Amino acid sequence: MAKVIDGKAIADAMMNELAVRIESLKSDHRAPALAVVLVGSDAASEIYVRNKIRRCEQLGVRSIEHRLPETTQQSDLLGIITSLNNDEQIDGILVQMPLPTHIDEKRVLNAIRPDKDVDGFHPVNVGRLSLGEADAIAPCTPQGCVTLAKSVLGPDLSGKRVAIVGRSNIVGKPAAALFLAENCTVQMLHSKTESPQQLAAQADILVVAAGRAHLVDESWVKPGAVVIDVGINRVQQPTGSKLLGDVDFDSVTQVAAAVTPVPGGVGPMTIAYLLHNTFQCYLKSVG
Ligand SMILES: NC(=O)C1=CN([C@@H]2O[C@H](COP(=O)(O)OP(=O)(O)OC[C@H]3O[C@@H](n4cnc5c(N)ncnc54)[C@H](OP(=O)(O)O)[C@@H]3O)[C@@H](O)[C@H]2O)C=CC1
Ligand SMILES: Nc1nc(=O)c2c([nH]1)NC[C@@H]1CN(c3ccc(C(=O)N[C@@H](CCC(=O)O)C(=O)O)cc3)C=[N+]21
Repeated sequence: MAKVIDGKAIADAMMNELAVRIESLKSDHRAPALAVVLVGSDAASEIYVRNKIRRCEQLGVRSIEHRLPETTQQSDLLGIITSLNNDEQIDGILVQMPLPTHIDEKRVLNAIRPDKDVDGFHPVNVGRLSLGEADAIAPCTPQGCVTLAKSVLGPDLSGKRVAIVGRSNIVGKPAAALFLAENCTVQMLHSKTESPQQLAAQADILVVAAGRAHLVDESWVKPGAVVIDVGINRVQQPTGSKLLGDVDFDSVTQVAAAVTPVPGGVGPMTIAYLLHNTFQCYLKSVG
C-alpha cells in the first residue's frame, strides 16, 4: 500500500510559518491584500474561492471578492482589473479560470499587472519562468506539486523522470517548467499522445492534471512511483455530490510508493502557494 501524502498537513505548516511573518510586520505596515474575481460559476473555482477566503482570515490577509454574473461584458471585467491594478492597497489579483466563452482569456490575463499576478499567468511571468529567472512569480498548483514530490523524495529531484498528463497553461506547462528547473527529465502527455499508459509507467513522478475522473489506474504507474493527483472533478452520486481526482486512488495505491489524495492533496497546497505568492508581492510593495 502506498503512503498517502498529506497535502493538508504540509500546507498547514507553510501557513503557520507565513502567519508568524505576517504578524511580525503588522505593527509597521498595512495587512497584505488579495483580490479574487470570479465570473459566472465553476465548481472547482467555487471550492477554491471558499477555501481561499478561509485561509486569508486565518492569516490576517485582507480578502476582496468580486463575484460577477456569467453575462458580464469583457469591458466591465477589464475595468475592474484596471481599478485593482491601480489600487496601491492591493497586492495580488487572481481572475478565476475558466472564463465564460464570450470573454477573451488572453486579453484578461494580459491586463493584470505582472507584479500583482499571483497566479503567474501573465506572459511576463510565464516568460520569466520559462527563462528560469529567479524573480518569476510561479503558478501555485505546480509549485504545490513540486513540494509534494519533495516531501517524499527529498529536496534533490535531479535526474528523476517526470511524466505530466495534461498540457494546460495553468497546470501542465508550468509544472513541466518547474520540474525541469529541478533538473528532472520531463515528458508531457496529452489527449493526442499514443500509448500514454506505457509512457507514464516509466516515470518516477507522475503528475495528473487531465480533468477526467479516475482516468489513471495502476496500469499507468511504475512500481514505487510518486503519484500527484491534481484533478478536481465534482460528480453527482445518489448520496450527494463528491470530489474525485483524476487518479483511481484504490487501484494506484497497490503499486505506487506514495499518492496524493483528493481532497487533501494538491488543493490545499494551491491555496498555500497563493498566499505565499501574495506575501511575496506584498513584501515588494511595502519595501
Ligand atoms: N487541485 C488544484 O489546485 C487544481 C485543480 N485543477 C483541476 O485539474 C484538472 C485539470 O485542470 P486544467 O489543467 O485546467 O485542465 P484543462 O481542461 O485545461 O486541460 C486538460 C488537459 O488534459 C489533457 N487530457 C484530457 N484527457 C486526456 C486523456 N484521456 N489522456 C491524456 N491527456 C488528456 C488535455 O489534452 P489536450 O490538450 O490534447 O486537449 C489537456 O491538455 C481539472 O480537474 C481541474 O479542476 C486545476 C487547477 C488547480
Ligand atoms: N486563475 C485560476 N487559478 C487557479 O489556480 C484555479 C482557477 N483559476 N480555477 C479553478 C482551479 C481549481 N483550483 C482549486 C484550488 C484549490 C482547491 C481546493 O482547495 N481543494 C480542496 C477541496 C476541499 C474541499 O473544500 O472540499 C482539496 O482538494 O482538498 C480546489 C481547486 C484552482 N484553480
